[in-house]
Amino acid sequence: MVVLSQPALDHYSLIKTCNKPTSLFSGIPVVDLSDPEAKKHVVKACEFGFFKVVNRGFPMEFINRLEAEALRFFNSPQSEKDRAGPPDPFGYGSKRIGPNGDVGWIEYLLLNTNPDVISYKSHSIFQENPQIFRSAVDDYISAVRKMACDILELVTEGLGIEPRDALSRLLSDEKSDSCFRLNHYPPCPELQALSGRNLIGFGEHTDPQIISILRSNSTSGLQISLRDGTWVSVPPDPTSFFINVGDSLQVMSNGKFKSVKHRVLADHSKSRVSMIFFGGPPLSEKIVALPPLVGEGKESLYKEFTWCEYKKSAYNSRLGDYRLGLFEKSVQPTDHHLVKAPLFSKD
Ligand SMILES: C=C1C[C@]23C[C@@]1(O)CC[C@H]2[C@@]12CC[C@H](O)[C@@](C)(C(=O)O1)[C@H]2[C@@H]3C(=O)O
Ligand SMILES: O=C(O)CCC(=O)C(=O)O
Ligand SMILES: [Fe+2]
Repeated sequence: MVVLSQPALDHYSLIKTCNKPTSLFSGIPVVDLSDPEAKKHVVKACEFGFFKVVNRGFPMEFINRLEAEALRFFNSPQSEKDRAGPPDPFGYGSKRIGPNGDVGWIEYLLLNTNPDVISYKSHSIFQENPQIFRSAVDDYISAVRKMACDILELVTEGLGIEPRDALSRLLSDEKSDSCFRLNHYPPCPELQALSGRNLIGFGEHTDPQIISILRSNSTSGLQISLRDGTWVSVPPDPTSFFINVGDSLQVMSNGKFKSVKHRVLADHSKSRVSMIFFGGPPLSEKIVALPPLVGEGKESLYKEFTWCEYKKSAYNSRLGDYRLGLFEKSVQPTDHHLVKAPLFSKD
């Protein structure tokens, strides 16, 4: 990745933080997967929309092997990496995110992971790199998909919804449209001269799928937006995983669970490496609220759509767009929606 001069940096999405350094947030829900009460905690955590899971017993060897291979790839000559790009949407990408003009201080590999097509395995990157990279990706993806399914089963159990695979089947299905991303945010030394300003690595967005499982090295940078719009920094934890409720799960929970906006800021001295599994349903799957979450006589908050329709619409949008907006039902002027304004002020 080239080092950018000040004018070049100005060309990028530089954001101001009002000279208020974002504080490390200590309020992120933590779910201990070895706790017999985990299902109850997972439901609460999904209501918040972003949480950390610990004690999964995920082989550290899978993580270390994949991180080492990813770094070996990202540290290889630019011409070699470019042979695995541009992303269409899969493949190697640098600075450009998605097809609609978003940019960031990032390079990445985006791979699809449908269990039936295994098409990422035939991607040129795995032809030109030793077999060890491909097997590191395989091992990691199998284990992380299993974790995503187990978490979704805790969700259905915690909600008292039958069958318990009502959500997890969407990811274990051989047509599951999931994907996997390796992100590399190189350090940006110029940032030191830009006191009070931050460089966007990955712009603010929500993830469109059902669930995302993120693991990063110990470099901070990930931030989430709280309900009041404040951005807070997520303390990195390389031995744990962070879970994002995706837009699709927000819809399937009829708004009970929240798809939280997040972004990544670049660091001036340390590189950040993250690996994210995005668990998505088969393309033909209808994304509708689970009936027990709609409530007797109530309507779901969203129109009916398939994952294929939502995905298409997502890929026509910019990163920061509010994608679910197009699929919300317009508010009906029923009693239920009327704001009960007090007739008299108390003071
Ligand atoms: C700007 C874009 C990049 C993205 C596709 C999109 O048009 C809008 C959603 C973006 C996102 C965010 C979560 C994942 O990183 C991702 C792979 C996804 O499924 O949706 C990316 C897309 C991408 O990088 O291609
Ligand atoms: O790289 C990260 O830490 C998060 C990136 C992200 O949110 C994404 O790829 O969707
Ligand atoms: Fe994301």
